[in-house]
Amino acid sequence: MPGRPTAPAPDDFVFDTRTDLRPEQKAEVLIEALPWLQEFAGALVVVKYGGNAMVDDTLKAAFAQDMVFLRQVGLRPVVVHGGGPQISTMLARLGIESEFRGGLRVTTPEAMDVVRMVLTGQVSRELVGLINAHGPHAVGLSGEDGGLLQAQRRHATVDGEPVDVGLVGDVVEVHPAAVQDLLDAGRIPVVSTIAPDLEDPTQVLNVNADTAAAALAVALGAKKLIVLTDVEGLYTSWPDKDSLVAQITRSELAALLPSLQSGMVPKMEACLRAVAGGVPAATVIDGRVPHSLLLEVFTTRGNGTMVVPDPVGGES
Ligand SMILES: Nc1ncnc2c1ncn2[C@@H]1O[C@H](COP(=O)(O)OP(=O)(O)O)[C@@H](O)[C@H]1O
Ligand SMILES: CC(=O)N[C@@H](CCC(=O)OP(=O)(O)O)C(=O)O
Repeated sequence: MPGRPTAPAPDDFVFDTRTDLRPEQKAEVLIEALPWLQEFAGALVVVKYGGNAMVDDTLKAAFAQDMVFLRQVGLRPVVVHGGGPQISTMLARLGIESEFRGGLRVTTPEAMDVVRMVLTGQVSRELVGLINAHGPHAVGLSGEDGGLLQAQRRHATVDGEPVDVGLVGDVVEVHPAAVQDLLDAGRIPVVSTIAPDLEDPTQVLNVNADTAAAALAVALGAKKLIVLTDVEGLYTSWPDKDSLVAQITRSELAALLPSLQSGMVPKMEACLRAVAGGVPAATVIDGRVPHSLLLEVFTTRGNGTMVVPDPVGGES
């Protein structure tokens, strides 16, 4: 049990200097969570943690706390992590050239070895360790484990044209039994997005983590896909700060998609894919704000950009 401070004198109740909240305001915050705790009781949520949101140790530790919090209050979180900047750092250290086209890394066989090593051997290990500082909850696995993911080579699209990006795959099959087993055992699965090539199972492919998170969310019948990144949400007219959108429908996003740039392309494609595949909502939130995930799930206002299905009777 966490220790409680000694009982304060009555005057000390006026203000809590740690939060600047009065006791009644603190109670209000807690009670605001009640309908959301009820709404999400037992719900499976897929949380994609982008490499750009792994800014510092404090933020990473806060993310781990949030995962344990979700599990503790009865949700079933599945973490899908990225690690783009971490891969780029390692490639640079090894003197291997690396570039992105249409938001996807051009992946040579040499780079693929590094992608696999960094995602499964570095980023996954660190997140599993941080979550398990709270108890033996997290288990790391990659798309190769238990036949979880199967991918097929894909192109990137640049200015409407297909561009070869090497050993990059798109998820074409998900066999979620391994993740389901872990959830049933009360664990928090932490998934690295490497997947065997369907056409050549001896070859592994580099799968963008947003894409993999969406495919997993659909296959697992998730109630929500939450994507943590390093921006407040989707800007319809990037970088115009006034163009941040709180909510966007599937058709509105499909129309906007061709105008998006860089990392936002696979991210918003992923949200679209999740919602089109039956996930009721996919949200992009700012992972640089500590505990933004708790605010998203347990407060009425939420934050970031939420992609929702078209209204009934609208376009599909
Ligand atoms: N329309 C847009 N709205 C928001 N961010 C955008 C947009 N277009 C480009 N970006 C850029 O995309 C970045 C997020 O993608 P990315 O760097 O791949 O993140 P992650 O590592 O979390 O997957 C943002 O930091 C921002 O610089
Ligand atoms: C094909 C492709 O681009 N794969 C990504 C995989 C990691 C990832 O997606 O990481 P973030 O979520 O941090 O961007 C890459 O090599 O960077």
